[in-house]
Amino acid sequence: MTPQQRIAELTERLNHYNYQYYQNSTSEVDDFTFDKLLDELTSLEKQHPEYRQADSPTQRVGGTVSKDFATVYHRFPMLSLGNTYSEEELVEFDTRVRKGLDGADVEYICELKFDGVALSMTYENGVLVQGATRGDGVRGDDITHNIRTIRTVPLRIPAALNPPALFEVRGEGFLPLAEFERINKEREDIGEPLLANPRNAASGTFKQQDSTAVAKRRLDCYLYSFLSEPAPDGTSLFNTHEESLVAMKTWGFNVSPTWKKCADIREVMLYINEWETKRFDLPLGTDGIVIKVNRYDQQQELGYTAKSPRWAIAFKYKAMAASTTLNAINYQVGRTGAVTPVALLTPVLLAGTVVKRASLHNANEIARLGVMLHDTVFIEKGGEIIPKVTGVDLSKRTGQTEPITYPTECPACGTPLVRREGEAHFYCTNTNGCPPQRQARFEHFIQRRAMNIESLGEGKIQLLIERGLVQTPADLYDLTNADLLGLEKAYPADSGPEETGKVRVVKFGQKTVDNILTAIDRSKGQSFANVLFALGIRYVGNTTAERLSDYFGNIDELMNASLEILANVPDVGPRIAQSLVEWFSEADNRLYVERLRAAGLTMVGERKVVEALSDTLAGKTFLYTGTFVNYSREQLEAEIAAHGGKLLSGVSKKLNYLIVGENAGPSKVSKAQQLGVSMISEDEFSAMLNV
Ligand SMILES: NC(=O)c1ccc[n+]([C@@H]2O[C@H](COP(=O)([O-])OP(=O)(O)OC[C@H]3O[C@@H](n4cnc5c(N)ncnc54)[C@H](O)[C@@H]3O)[C@@H](O)[C@H]2O)c1
Ligand SMILES: [Zn+2]
Repeated sequence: MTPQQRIAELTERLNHYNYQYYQNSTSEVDDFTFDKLLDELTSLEKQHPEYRQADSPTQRVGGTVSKDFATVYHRFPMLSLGNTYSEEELVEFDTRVRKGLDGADVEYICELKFDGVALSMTYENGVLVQGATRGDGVRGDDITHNIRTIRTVPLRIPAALNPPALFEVRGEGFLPLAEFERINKEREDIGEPLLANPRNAASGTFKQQDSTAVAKRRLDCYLYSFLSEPAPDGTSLFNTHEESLVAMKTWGFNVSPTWKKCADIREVMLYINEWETKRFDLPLGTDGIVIKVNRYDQQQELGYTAKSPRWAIAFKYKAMAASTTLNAINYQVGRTGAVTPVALLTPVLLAGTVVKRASLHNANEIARLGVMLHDTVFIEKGGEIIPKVTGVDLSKRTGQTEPITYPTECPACGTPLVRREGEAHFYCTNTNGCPPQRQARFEHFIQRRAMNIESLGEGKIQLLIERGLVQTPADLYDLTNADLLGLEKAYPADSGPEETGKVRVVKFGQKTVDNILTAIDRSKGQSFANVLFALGIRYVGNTTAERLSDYFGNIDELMNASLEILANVPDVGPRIAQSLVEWFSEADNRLYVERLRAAGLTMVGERKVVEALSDTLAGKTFLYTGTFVNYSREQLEAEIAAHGGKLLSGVSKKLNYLIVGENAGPSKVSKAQQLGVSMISEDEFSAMLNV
């Protein structure tokens, strides 16, 4: 292949990866591979500048704007960062910087490189007026309504703190790891495909049209940059990046406390070493360090390339990898019957923890990796908590390896596995008789958001099932004190899904039994939506259960609804409708519902007759104080309710917004200030309804 052809090929390929990454929030290759290809293109273009294409990814920021959102122009371009994986190149960067400054001393600020989505937020007179994505660096998508759902982004900065009249801050919007795991656990529970990693999940979330859905995922944002026009006399508010970080913090922005000022590149190296494994203790994924020249005048002197500042660079850590032996595969059966292969490994140290298991996803992944039993495999820890198998060390393959034969029958109950059209997983269809499915159905049923009987934990359920006291969750309602009192069993170490290394004793003393029986009895007061969720119908999560309850108002109308009617319910598409129809068409399931009804569970809900105007405010809580120009108090309350918001009776941590009018109550305002509750004017409230 000629250099010209290779340049053309790399340009096309990298532009395609960029498109997938920024527009579709998916990664077809890992970042390291992407960066190597980009490096290759950069050096080829250097040797043959005449072949460089007009749309070369070396010259432009990777993203674009999308037609689903209004386009906004950035006051200051939003650039990318040069990056490196090697310490030598970092030293070269330092040399370049000092040369560019005629040998002056340079202080650096080191920050973690947060793995999420770049966001820009503009404030006018202390009020958040615009939030945007980076887009192509010049223009981005206006996602103000989505950014407003981030609780740690202040909607207004109190005037007492004296923010400049007009300024912009930038930061990384991200999905905290715990939130990512929570969402995936929920998705697994109801049989939705899992989100691939926190970065792509955050990117996909910010691109959603419906900010109610966005609000349900608790996104967060770390701020790392401040921009404003210089004053007429040419002076700027701050002299250093450090000063701006401190000021943003005092204005109420979320600035990660992990940054550090370094006197020279040697101190930068120490910072890099310090965070190599410590970063895994942070609440979010990070993929490196960003090193920035501290002084603004020096930044200005160094300037920018078309794509990135010359005064900053990203040092990226290679993904933490280790190699070890794959000893066996454990096939786990989930609540929906999906079979997931888990690699059992010879324990190995990776990023500070001992790893014994790694995820293999599904049969396709095993085939793609070409992995065999007893192979030496590479495992990696990326932005997720559970490491994954990423490849096979073929140089270590011996005559001992054996092909992996994916089971054709359920490892737990022997039922033949099936794979449905378009699905990656194999399923055990013995929904009611398969032990792990049964156990998982109980665990789903007792969840706080279902029947809320959490005093009955995993181990206790296992014992009740083993002793034949319960077969289905409906049997819980027949349990008596005599059935439970004194039950006891010691389980050997490592018998559960978690390897605690401890012997687990499950014991039903009188107090435990009292708690359980009380919780079971109290569960009869859970709402119809909770009951619907507890049934464990595939794809019917909490929100869907609430929509169904609002729409049908009772179990009988729901059970007898046709596919067409179901598919028309707000937020219920054809796939969920199909799943509901299938579930209710099974005699066992109808019997199960009848037993729950007989036990006294709530089978009617409050049908929402009045059509809500929108759900723009769903998940948000409000309180108002003072008087208003455009609303009476009653009108304000009606607006909040009609758009799905909730009115609280006092200022507390649960309050999201205090609407402040004329003659506002000083105690409410100061309490809101103390608790960091956002305060908005009636105009800002009106603006929230019109997004
Ligand atoms: N795997 C793929 O298919 C694929 C495709 C495209 C891009 N990528 C990855 O994305 C990178 C290019 O993306 P990029 O142009 O956004 O560059 P980048 O992500 O390497 O660096 C710039 C970005 O870093 C972020 N950042 C995080 N913490 C920061 C901090 N403390 N200070 C300043 N910025 C911070 C900002 O969002 C900023 O826009 C590539 O190097 C590649 O690894 C991967
Ligand atoms: Zn089974």
